[in-house]
Amino acid sequence: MMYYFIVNKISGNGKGLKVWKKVEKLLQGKRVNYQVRFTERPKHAAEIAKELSSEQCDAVVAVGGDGTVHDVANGLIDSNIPLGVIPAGSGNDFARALDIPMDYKKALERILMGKQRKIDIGRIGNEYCITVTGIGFDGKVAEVNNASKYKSWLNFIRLGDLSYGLSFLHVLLKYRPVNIQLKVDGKNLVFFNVWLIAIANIPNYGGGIRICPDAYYNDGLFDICIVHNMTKWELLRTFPKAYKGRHIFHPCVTIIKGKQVEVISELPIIVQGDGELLTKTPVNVTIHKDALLII
Ligand SMILES: Nc1ncnc2c1ncn2[C@@H]1O[C@H](COP(=O)(O)OP(=O)(O)OP(=O)(O)O)[C@@H](O)[C@H]1O
Repeated sequence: MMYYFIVNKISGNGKGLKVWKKVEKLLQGKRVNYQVRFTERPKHAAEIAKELSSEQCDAVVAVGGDGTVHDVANGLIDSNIPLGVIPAGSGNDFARALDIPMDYKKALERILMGKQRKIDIGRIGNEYCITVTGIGFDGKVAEVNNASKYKSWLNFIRLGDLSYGLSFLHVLLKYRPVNIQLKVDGKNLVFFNVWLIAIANIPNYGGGIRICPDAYYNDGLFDICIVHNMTKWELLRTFPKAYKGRHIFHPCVTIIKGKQVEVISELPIIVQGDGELLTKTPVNVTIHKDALLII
């Protein structure tokens, strides 16, 4: 067996490198065959993974957060090489949803056991998304959060989960809801004053916000959450409930399921996937069943 590790040293504000050093010791102790590459820029992990073939390695392991897993997954599509994850980001929503241990030792043990499962992924244009595609308010929050100074500071004092919440409040002050036309599996729907649309393959994003509590990674469907017609005050009151998925009982929250979602808005609005800024509306998001192997 040959394991190929792709490490984002700066994920989780430097956790990537720390975790990798410990993982490398374990690998050497266990005499596991491995190679390692470090990412040098955004999307570099996808370039590295794309060059690999199944003759060269039996599994690729991403050491980092959701952004790193996103990049590696995009490089592995169509390759048949399984993807392992050792969480080292700030949010680690993908690992949470797939019950991948947060502890590097346990995560590695599980990878070395070699049990594989297939998961669905979302496709937006030429890019694949493994967790949640967010349109509107949360895209803006991702933008502000990625650029924020407090993200690294909060990570440093081990309160990384709070960072998303702070960015949320920051955007809340300025954001204007928009009218949206949705086409879900060919059916037309219109929503007014939409704050956000989350198209989810797994329940959580933003570091544990259970935006679509019933989303499941291999049911061949997206769960789509639309937050519409809510006042700012109501949104603020409802937000904390989303950490437990209890926002879905609010009358201004609609959840639907579907395989293909088209989103059209009056003005172009921002779209994020796996916490990375992807594009602006209009977008077409489709589910690809069992398209990725996870080890
Ligand atoms: N050497 C590098 N320099 C700058 N950015 C990099 C480098 N390598 C990878 N990246 C980018 O860093 C970003 C953040 O990585 P990642 O999402 O894994 O960590 P995180 O943001 O701490 O965790 P999470 O997404 O789970 O909250 C990704 O967009 C990735 O493409």
